[in-house]
Amino acid sequence: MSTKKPVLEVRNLRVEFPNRRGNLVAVDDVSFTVNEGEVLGVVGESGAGKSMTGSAIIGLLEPPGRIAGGEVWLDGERIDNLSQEAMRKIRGKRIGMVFQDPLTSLNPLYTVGWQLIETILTHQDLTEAQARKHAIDLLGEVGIPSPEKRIDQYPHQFSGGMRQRVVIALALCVNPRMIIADEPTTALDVSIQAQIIKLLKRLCDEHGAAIMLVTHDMGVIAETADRVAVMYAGRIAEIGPVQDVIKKAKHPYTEGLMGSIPVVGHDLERLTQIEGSMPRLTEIPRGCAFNPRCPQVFDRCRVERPNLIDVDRSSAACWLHANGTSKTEAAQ
Ligand SMILES: Nc1ncnc2c1ncn2[C@@H]1O[C@H](COP(=O)(O)OP(=O)(O)OP(=O)(O)O)[C@@H](O)[C@H]1O
Repeated sequence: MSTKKPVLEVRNLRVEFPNRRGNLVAVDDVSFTVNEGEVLGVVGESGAGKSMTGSAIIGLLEPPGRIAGGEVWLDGERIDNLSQEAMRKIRGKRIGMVFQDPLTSLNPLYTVGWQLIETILTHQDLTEAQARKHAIDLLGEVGIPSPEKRIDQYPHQFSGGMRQRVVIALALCVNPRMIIADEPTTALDVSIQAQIIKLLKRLCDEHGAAIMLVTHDMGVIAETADRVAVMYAGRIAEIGPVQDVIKKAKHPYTEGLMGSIPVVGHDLERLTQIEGSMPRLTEIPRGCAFNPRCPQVFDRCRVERPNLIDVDRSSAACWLHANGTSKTEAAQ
């Protein structure tokens, strides 16, 4: 267990989408911490609420989506209630972002060097020559060959994998405390995926940054994460050290996901051995949202929703562990 300082703390986060019939709850009572130098993997099927959790943290929820409850803290400062302008500064400086499509982060009209140097100069008191040197060093650090030449090229002159490396350099150039990476390797070839993931992890270690890695790929989590949060229908079903979760899942949903651990690049959905599919937000069943698919369901699961309960070093929202300590009870 890490004794390092918490960088990101998410407490009881709730994200809603108001609609004519009421509110759809996309993220429901989600809490977790990511410590210095740590990678927290967030995994789950499509629609589980992974991306909405990430977007809420960085203040980029698309309206009408909104944070309807809970708190987000970065290095001990509450950030969920900041103005858009203040959040923009945090995104530029203290939280770096890496998305699935590198082209969403890169401007096709400018050279990668221009984009890196502009970002560096906005946040650091350097001369242009120093910023250029820093940009070249960073491109080298993320594995771009001949960075002193490639710095003057445009994004379209890079391959997909190389572009994602540039985005990582861009995310790191301001020395952020936190990187939020949402499916950063999904669009890439399998062999490139592993390289990018290893790179992210190494840089996180070296720069002392924390990473929240959103993916539907358990293989990526197994290779990269220190801890993993498994999401189901907007809630955390289980959270714990990655090896514990892989070797001895505490939630029947996680157990289903772990039926076979894929290698990097294989889709979780294809390997899932659980019958049925995740309910839509409009059709979340009473009790535990997983109960209609659960092989170990019993009466209580159909009527009462379980909160996270501590089990060994993990926590699971499952009545099978009803003799453990409920997180909610413990907090009271
Ligand atoms: N504009 C919207 N209005 C209503 N519901 C929405 C809207 N955008 C997203 N949602 C819902 O929010 C839920 C969570 O979506 P989210 O994108 O976070 O899932 P995810 O786990 O990241 O899935 P994926 O792996 O497919 O990205 C989904 O059920 C989705 O349908």
